[in-house]
Amino acid sequence: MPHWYDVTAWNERFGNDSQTVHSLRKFRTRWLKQGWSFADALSEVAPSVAAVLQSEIEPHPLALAERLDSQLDGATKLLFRTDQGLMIESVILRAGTGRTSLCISSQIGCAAACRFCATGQMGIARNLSAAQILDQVVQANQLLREEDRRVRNIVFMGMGEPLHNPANLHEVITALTSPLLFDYSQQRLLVSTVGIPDEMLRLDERFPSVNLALSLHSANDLVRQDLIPLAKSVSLSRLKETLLQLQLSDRRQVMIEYLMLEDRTDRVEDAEKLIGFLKNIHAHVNLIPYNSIDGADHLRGSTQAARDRFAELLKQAGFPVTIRYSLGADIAAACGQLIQRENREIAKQLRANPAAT
Ligand SMILES: C[S@@+](CC[C@H](N)C(=O)[O-])C[C@H]1O[C@@H](n2cnc3c(N)ncnc32)[C@H](O)[C@@H]1O
Ligand code: SF4
Repeated sequence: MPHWYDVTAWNERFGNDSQTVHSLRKFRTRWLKQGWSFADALSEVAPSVAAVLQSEIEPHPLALAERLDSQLDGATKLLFRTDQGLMIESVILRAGTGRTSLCISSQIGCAAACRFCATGQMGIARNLSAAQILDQVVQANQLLREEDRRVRNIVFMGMGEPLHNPANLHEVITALTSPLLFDYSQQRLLVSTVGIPDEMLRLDERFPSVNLALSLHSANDLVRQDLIPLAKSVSLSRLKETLLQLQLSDRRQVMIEYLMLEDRTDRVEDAEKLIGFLKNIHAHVNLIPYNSIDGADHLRGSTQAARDRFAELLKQAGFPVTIRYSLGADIAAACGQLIQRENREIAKQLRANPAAT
């Protein structure tokens, strides 16, 4: 069975004998929906079928290297190692309401190379396979089972640019929303992108209820290009055109992520530019406090007063605004920061010895 997350592959491999189909369903429910370990879930199926599953499915392409639990709030950071030794992160966020979210990675490193982002400064950009992306959900649910919880919302806001890995992203969303596998509704998923217009439209067309967040950070082309090198090839006018083309309903607004950087993105004139950019767009603005990273000493986060003033201007213009408060400040600052140097080193070794890749 080449891909366990491909539902049709199960039918082709095992046929449609009703007893087998029934026990396989039970197995998948235990493993993917209820967070049982692969081995425990296997005990549900007939020994002959279990032997096939065991030999053909690689249940965990990622090794859990470390788990860090915040002492401040309900965040848990999971550090995973890939078979090449590169590291990725996922974060479990437990909200006070009892709802649990999982922030997952789609790449190791990122070609967008944003100046403020540890992942963008790793000096590599590699796609995670669909199985590696899904394994983050599988392993998080296994840990959460001990607490009687299950991941409720999944956000593609960890390392990497999901829309630079579109084929795998689409396979992952298909598996996550399949009633036979994970059974999440599209509304429970959020894809965050730096802004890849054609892929935003393709995603919207194929999965019209998946939530979309655009990391805008500035409504001034020059400032944006300075922060996000990739933005040199995607102008703000192209982004605006794309936002206007998305099939947004009243229930589904695009989330605009906006990083608050002192004297770069947080002035009154920046708020006015943003309000102009968002005209006629059904948007919710999320202001993000900056977590400082290694190698970006020229960037400073905004003061709280500047953030509040910015939020107020947007609210007056009629936009819903939230200020993201950072969970797990004690277990890692910015996403990718804990492993920035380690991955840089391993990537260097892999480049020097391509036979190992
Ligand atoms: C790591 S990115 C991954 C998703 C996608 N590549 C994107 O940029 O939207 C998720 C969010 O984290 C934000 N981010 C990256 N580095 C940050 C930092 N040092 N402080 C605060 N937010 C940061 C990004 O701007 C983005 O909105
Ligand atoms: S913020 Fe997003 S797009 Fe920019 S480098 Fe980081 S992961 Fe890539």
